[in-house]
Amino acid sequence: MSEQARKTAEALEYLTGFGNEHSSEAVPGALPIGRNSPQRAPLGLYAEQLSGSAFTEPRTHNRRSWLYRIRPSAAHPPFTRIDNGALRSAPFTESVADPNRLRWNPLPDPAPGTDFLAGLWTLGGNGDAAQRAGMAIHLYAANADMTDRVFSDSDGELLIVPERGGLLLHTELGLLAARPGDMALIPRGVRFRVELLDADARGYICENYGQPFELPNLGPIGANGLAAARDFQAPVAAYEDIERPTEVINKFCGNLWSATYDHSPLDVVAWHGSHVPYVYDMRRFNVLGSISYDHPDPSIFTVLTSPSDTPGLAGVDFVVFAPRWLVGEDTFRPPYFHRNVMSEYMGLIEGAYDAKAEGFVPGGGSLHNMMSAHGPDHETFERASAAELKPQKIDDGLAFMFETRWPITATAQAAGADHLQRGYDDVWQGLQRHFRA
Ligand SMILES: O=C(O)Cc1cc(O)ccc1O
Ligand SMILES: [Fe+2]
Repeated sequence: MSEQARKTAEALEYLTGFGNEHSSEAVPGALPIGRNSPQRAPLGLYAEQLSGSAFTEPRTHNRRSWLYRIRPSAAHPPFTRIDNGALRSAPFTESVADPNRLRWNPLPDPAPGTDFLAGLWTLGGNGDAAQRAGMAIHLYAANADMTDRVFSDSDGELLIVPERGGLLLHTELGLLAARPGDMALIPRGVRFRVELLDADARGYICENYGQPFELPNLGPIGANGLAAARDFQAPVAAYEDIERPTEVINKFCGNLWSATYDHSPLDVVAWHGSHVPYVYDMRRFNVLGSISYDHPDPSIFTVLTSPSDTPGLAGVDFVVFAPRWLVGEDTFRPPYFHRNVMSEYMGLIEGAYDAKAEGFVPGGGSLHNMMSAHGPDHETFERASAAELKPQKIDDGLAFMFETRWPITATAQAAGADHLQRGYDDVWQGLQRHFRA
């Protein structure tokens, strides 16, 4: 964490738009015009294509970026296995999937000197990283910058949700700042290192092994609403010209591998393409809801979705519960009691969540797996059943959900954690019978 990092973050410029074909050069003339791979790239740079989709995928799903860099990524010694720390990957076989409702307090504070990568701790997930299907949920807690080391994830893209402290993400394509209230996305394979903007940082990560996240279709909602494409911000090219040993750590099929380059691989002077990192301010989400009666399903709060091969059935959705008005008449307004074929992991960025009076805290999380019965806790049910139904602003919190088509298996460390709340079931105790025939 440095004053310099904070100043840099304040002054960042971005390119805007989701899924765009962007282009950017940190040095004028670095980007070839009219072709990707001239016989000699401008300024003595090396041209390199980074593909996020098969070459042959339809244009709507095709993703690649051309990078113009000081050294080609290929110039590196062999990668060797290093310890995975608290990172785990799918398939999750060390424990069994649990139908119980689970809830955790925040991670304990990490030891001094823990950077973003060392501070990753896997809660659980599903699918199979090597099959490029499913997802993992990681938490991070860090109090040090990543110096002379960068990370890349071959297994999937990383959707990062800061809960405490800002992050300055130095990526191959440039810099992004992500603070609580923002979400950032690092595409599969893009190298990055994390500098902290505050003394410590904490948050959530959805590692998506499947199809890259995209904006949901809007159907009858129309041409506008939910997250606007133009609010997604990609970096402008920025490069490091550092001739110093730099450790490149790669997550590959569930394991961490390391190779030491003799230079910083964040040396991309210009780039163009669609496989790009981005940041999105969740407070810009245009929340839609019922203006007559009933509590709509939370799919209307979908920011991004990773489709599966079945239309409408997401590998994973990223859903945000942002400030909004509730006006439903003759309506039980908080989330209803339900059992869902999809599996729901929820986290809280700030404040409170309208289905839980207490116990669901910022930095904590809950897991309501496939078909598990959940909904308002006892206190919330009693309060909302008796509340006067005047227009009500929910503006004291920001929660989110990773919702996935496959059950989530908690890791052994999550299932046995000291910060797992034993007795979570009790929040639904005391719900009286009111039936009178
Ligand atoms: O369980 C939850 O709190 C998430 C959720 C919210 C909502 O408004 C409706 C359904 C649902 O699963
Ligand atoms: Fe739910």
